[in-house]
Amino acid sequence: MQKIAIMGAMPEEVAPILEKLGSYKTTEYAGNKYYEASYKGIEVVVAYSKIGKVFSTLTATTMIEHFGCDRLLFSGVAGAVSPELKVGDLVVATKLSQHDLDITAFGHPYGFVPEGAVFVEADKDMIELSKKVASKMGKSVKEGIIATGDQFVANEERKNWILETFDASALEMEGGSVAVVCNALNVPFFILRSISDAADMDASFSFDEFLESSAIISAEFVMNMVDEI
Ligand SMILES: CCCCCCN(CO)Cc1c[nH]c2c(N)ncnc12
Repeated sequence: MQKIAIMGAMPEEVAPILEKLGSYKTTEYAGNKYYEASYKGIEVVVAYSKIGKVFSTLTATTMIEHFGCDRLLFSGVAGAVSPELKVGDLVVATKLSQHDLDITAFGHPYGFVPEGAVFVEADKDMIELSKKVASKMGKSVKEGIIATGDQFVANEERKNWILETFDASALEMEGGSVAVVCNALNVPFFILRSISDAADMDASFSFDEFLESSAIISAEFVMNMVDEI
């Protein structure tokens, strides 16, 4: 019996999903709220982790280990790294890295620690499925690398360094840790982000302005993915 985790980092990112579900059971666990529902005959668990790699690690692990989810989809917003991406554009993660993980003093590459890997690859089947959903919706979706770090990036210099170092299309603060959790627990995962800003000096203003609308764009797409799974 499959059970799908639908995750975000912020209330605004899961609100459109909860609205679509209508009714759900709320469980408080480990400092977070988990919303369970049956959606078109599929068991789903929805939660927002709170911001950053630690909170998202806790929530992803809880959804899998405590609630028994066997698949995880993430919906949220991100800063654009690729210059072609504009506010509202969708990015599907092909693989994810942690741009602030740094033991380069020992000669290791950025984002690497022993017995780890710079990149964690997302589930190929769900990436394929996203192409079908995108064409059904008449939307173009960019597949690309997402770089994750515990910082809201609001300057060109850091953004360009992330582009050069990880060849990232977008950046955010949870996907890379969710990827490590799902990979370690052998749970297929799909990470979708809608652009809210350009990770430049205007990022915080753009984020405030477009969080809600971009979160809705991402949530609509993720729910269409769930319909097809
Ligand atoms: C109140 C502050 C909320 C910040 C949360 C931002 N999320 C984190 O996942 C996505 C995101 C959108 N734009 C970003 C940026 N420029 N840098 C990092 N992360 C992001």
